[in-house]
Amino acid sequence: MANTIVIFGASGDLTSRKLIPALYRLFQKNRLPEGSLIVGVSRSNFEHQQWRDSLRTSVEEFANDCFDNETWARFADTLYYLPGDIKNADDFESLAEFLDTIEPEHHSGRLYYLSTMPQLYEEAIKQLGAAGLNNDETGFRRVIIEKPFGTDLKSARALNASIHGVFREDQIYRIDHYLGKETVQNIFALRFANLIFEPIWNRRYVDHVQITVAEEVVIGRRAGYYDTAGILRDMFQNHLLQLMMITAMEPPARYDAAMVRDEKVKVLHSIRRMTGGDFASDTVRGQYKGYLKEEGVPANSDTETYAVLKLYCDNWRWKGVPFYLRSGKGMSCRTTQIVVQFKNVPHILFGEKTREPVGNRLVMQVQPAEGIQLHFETKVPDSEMKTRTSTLDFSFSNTPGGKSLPDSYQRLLLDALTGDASLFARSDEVELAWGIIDPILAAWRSPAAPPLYEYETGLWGPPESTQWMYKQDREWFDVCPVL
Ligand SMILES: NC(=O)C1=CN([C@@H]2O[C@H](COP(=O)(O)OP(=O)(O)OC[C@H]3O[C@@H](n4cnc5c(N)ncnc54)[C@H](OP(=O)(O)O)[C@@H]3O)[C@@H](O)[C@H]2O)C=CC1
Ligand SMILES: O=C1O[C@H](COP(=O)(O)O)[C@@H](O)[C@H](O)[C@H]1O
Repeated sequence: MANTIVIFGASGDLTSRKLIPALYRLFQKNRLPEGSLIVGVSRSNFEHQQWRDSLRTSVEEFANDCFDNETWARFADTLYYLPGDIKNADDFESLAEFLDTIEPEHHSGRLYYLSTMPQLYEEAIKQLGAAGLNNDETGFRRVIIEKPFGTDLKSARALNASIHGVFREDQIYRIDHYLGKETVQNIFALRFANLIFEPIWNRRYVDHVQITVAEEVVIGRRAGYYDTAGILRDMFQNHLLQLMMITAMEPPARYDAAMVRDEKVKVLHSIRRMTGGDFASDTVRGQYKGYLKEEGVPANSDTETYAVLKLYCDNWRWKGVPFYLRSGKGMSCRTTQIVVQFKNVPHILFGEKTREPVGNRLVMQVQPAEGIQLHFETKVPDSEMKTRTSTLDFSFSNTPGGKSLPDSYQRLLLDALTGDASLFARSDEVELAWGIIDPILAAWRSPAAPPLYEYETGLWGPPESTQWMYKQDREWFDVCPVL
């Protein structure tokens, strides 16, 4: 049955670059329920047609591989725009009336997307409640909330409390676009649709895990946001911890929102909180050279653009296995990858005694080279028993239908419309994640903060980070994917 998607922040960047192109693609694939409507709300004074025209340009640019005039014309007919200020109660009354006039009688529900500044989330929720727009007697009423969800544990708790005053938890969809990435979901398939990996997915066989989200880009014109956030808030509290949860979680009994999130939350509970000397020994901080010259960055800023956290899960499966979480801007290339490094064989039979096998390693490439590689030792042909590392390589682009993987927002919008919250963060998940990050942020802002290393852009972060790994007899998997 038809439904309505109301986007607050209709004139903004996310709406034009991601949300509308994703909705257009879903529409083109006939995945949106027949008769669905999209209503944009923001303060800018557009007419419906002006908004449609501005979005056409975005869709031509951001869905250029599938744009066609005929589909666009049909899609554009579903788009409406209503000028409105989130701070103005009357505008929510007008919205309620407007929705009643455009929606057909048998309408299944409404999805509100808060694609606006985080400072406005609470106000928007409050106003939705005051106008009765949360009332789900005649159809579902759900709300998608963009990141960042709070700036620390205290603010995240306050935000949760105020949203819960208006919407039930099952109506709330906190987005983390990494969970919408097809290759992140493929980790579930790899782990839980196969028998061969699970038996060795534990402390007996795994030496350590590296989770890297490297970005080639620098902060661009986002100093206003970025300099107050820094990389721990921007990337670790959400995306990196999500990747860690999916890698470390136990198999859920069923693949549904409650069970998947229960298992993820158990991982967060088991992550050892850093204290005392851990902040110096188990973290690395960096800032790229030139950051202080970026427009809008204070000359003395000590905001991190690179970080490493060494985390442990204190549970039976993972006790003693370090999870290295690393992210940086201005890195050598764009790559998101999870490397599960297995232990060495207990006794070396082949090759030079000094050369330990680099060992067995599973590399899950999340982006942009979406695929999985298994590294293992094979005999060097026509040698005495010498070995070298070979690779079994699976790439999504080589599989039927794998050429163009859907963008995260397609998947997440569709899931929210169908009421599947498995790939959205629950309130306890968000709060627990802040509970892990907050003490590190506090230590990094204290007089005893570990050093902030400068690094050249275009490399793999500070050289000190490489040395830090060597001291642990380990090595970063610094490999740019071949596209
Ligand atoms: N852009 C991106 O790639 C990503 C964005 N996000 C998150 O998504 C959210 C939106 O980001 P982005 O689109 O970049 O932000 P923009 O600054 O581009 O857009 C903000 C939107 O909010 C509207 N707005 C501002 N004040 C009000 C108000 N009082 N009442 C109604 N509307 C208002 C603005 O329109 P107007 O001025 O016309 O009112 C505009 O449409 C943020 O929370 C961001 O953190 C998350 C991941 C990626
Ligand atoms: O949430 C964010 O993610 C992007 C990286 O997302 P990706 O899908 O391109 O990997 C990051 O650049 C941005 O700083 C952060 O806010």
